[in-house]
Amino acid sequence: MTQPPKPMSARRMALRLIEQVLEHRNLLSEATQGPGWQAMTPQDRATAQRLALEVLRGLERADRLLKPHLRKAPPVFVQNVLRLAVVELCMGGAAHGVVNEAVTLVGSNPKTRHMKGLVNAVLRKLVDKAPEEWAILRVPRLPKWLRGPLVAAWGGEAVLAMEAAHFAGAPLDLTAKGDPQTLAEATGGTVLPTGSVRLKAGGQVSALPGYDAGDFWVQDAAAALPARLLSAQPGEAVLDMCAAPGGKTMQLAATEASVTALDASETRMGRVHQNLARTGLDATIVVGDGLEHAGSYDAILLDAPCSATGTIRRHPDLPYAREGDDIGALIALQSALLDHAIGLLKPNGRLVFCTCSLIPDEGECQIEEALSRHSGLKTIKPELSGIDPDWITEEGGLRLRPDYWSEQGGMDGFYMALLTRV
Ligand SMILES: C[S@@+](CC[C@H](N)C(=O)[O-])C[C@H]1O[C@@H](n2cnc3c(N)ncnc32)[C@H](O)[C@@H]1O
Repeated sequence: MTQPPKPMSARRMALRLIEQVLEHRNLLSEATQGPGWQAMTPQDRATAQRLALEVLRGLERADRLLKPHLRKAPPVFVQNVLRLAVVELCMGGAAHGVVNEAVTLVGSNPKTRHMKGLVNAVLRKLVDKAPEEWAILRVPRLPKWLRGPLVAAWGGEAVLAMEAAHFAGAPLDLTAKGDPQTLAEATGGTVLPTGSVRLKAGGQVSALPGYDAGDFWVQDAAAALPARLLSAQPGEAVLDMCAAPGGKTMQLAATEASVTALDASETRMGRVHQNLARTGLDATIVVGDGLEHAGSYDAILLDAPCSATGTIRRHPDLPYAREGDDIGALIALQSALLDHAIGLLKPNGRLVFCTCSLIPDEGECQIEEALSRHSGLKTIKPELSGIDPDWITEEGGLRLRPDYWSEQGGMDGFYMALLTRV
């Protein structure tokens, strides 16, 4: 009988993930699929993911530290081994272990074995000074395809603040099924002004008290606001039009509204099933195209597919894996879904349109244009506890940015607007 292949080590997997993102333009969520990933222990998977995230967040700094020591760019695998080692050294990794691991990794690949000496020499030069130099290098910048439009929209200073928030990463936010204060006490978190529970340390979510009982779900504080803005009432007919993986469906279902959760992706809908089962919440699940959905609803949540540029704190792979060439098609889909959703509203019904994007074309502009396309459509001023009045936009929406709440650990970038048709 042939033995199954030995699971990959966490560092080797981290290198594979980094290469998938930088060379093959896959998102980490796409790269962490397949038998190799599944064969690893949960602990090794978590380590590999953490290392890959740290390297992608600090890539610019790692490259700046390495540049003076490399006369020409080494092969991709060697370059990524060096990047990983530099990031580990600068995050406080023990020098001896980090350098040995890097040399072993390069030595175990027949194509790069001859570069063991180079890797050893470069890292030995960096061991002492790199952590100090790392700390004074500039905050890594976004790639041009995204930086340009963001500077045009928000100004250079705001973009620098966003980049600092991206580099800082994100805490773990939970939405409580019941009372947030009780959940905060059970998990050692704090209740944020908007009602989410924030935990400083990450760690294994499924090991937190109340996970199996379905007392909470992971959801960024900003992502929790669209469903709060819709304020579904018990017994109302509510449509969650782009529902998967279901964070907002669970919020809506917890209000005892009668919720229909719709999504075009059958695979992603599997996550909605699992989430509802764990939390003991109820919704009617429909797999289908929102543009073809028929019905009549008191309230609709349209969390439209978008560039996801508001989530870079958690997904530093995104600016490298994407180049913005799909944004035009996303904008067209968002406005088509918005027009269709407006047609599914009962008279005086409510609709929340939202996207986790920092690009105004996917937010403010969508609402401005919808208001001019549909007579009788108007925005309702967002009234939510914990939001700053300065975040309310001219057309009556709510703009959230990663650099807001910086002392409390930030929030994802989001845009949302509450609409009604009179
Ligand atoms: C931003 S995600 C939704 C996140 C979700 N609301 C949550 O809070 O967990 C956007 C979703 O839109 C879905 N989608 C894309 N095109 C769609 C369409 N034409 N009709 C319905 N769903 C669509 C995608 O499959 C994806 O799950």
